[in-house]
Amino acid sequence: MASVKLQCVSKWFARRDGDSLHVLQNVDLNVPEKSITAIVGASGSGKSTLLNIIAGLVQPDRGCVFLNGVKASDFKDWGSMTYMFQEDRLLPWRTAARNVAFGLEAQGVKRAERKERVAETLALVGLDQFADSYPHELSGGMRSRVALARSLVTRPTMMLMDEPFSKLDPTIRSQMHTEVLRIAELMSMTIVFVTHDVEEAVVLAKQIVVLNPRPGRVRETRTVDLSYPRDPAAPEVHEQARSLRASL
Ligand SMILES: Nc1ncnc2c1ncn2[C@@H]1O[C@H](COP(=O)(O)OP(=O)(O)OP(=O)(O)O)[C@@H](O)[C@H]1O
Repeated sequence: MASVKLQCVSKWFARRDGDSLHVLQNVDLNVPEKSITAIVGASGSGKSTLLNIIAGLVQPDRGCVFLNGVKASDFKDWGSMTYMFQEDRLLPWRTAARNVAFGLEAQGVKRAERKERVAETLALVGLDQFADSYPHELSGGMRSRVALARSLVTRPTMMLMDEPFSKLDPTIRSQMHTEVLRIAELMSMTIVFVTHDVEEAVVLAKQIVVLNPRPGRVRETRTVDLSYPRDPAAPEVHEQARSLRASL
């Protein structure tokens, strides 16, 4: 199980001129387990900060964060959460398999088990033939799959993603959407992701949270009641995207 609840979360960042920047104001968020939530909003509206607060990387100044119903300060199971960044952050001197193994090494998982889990996870993302390739030998889409495998190898129940596919071309991005949906279903994962791409939000998310900027506030939380898989070219997806764009 993996759920997130934010109650009345506010955040200020100190500025160099001594002032403070009000980044988030009274943000409420409710992410049910096994659901996919997109956070959208103008640049600077605090989307990444919100994700970092969920991940425990940034502390809110006001309000509460609950993970699986437990207050974040008492939450112990951080290993059940994974974070995918905008850049793939692969280590160039490690093969795909050894990049994927990184988190398991950090957890002290024994070599034989590591090998098995890495092979399983590379197969899950369709890269079993490329275990021994180095990042520079892989295409952008393949690198993105390695990054996804690295996130999945620890068998997380919650995945946070900060524009992870924004650097990919539209065809590959669309393939990654299909992969993420398939794997989220297979692994019963809860996903919260940040995106600038309205179509991406509509194709992937069950719930879309729109932030207003300066300070970031929840302008609207909408539910996308379309069955999966969602065809980006379908009229109902276009309509949802159009209406979301208008709200932004
Ligand atoms: N560690 C920090 N210290 C000071 N200011 C910060 C820090 N992190 C973010 N900010 C500021 O907080 C505001 C919100 O940043 P954030 O990255 O959360 O927005 P965003 O909506 O994700 O933006 P973008 O869409 O451009 O990535 C910005 O004005 C940013 O400069």
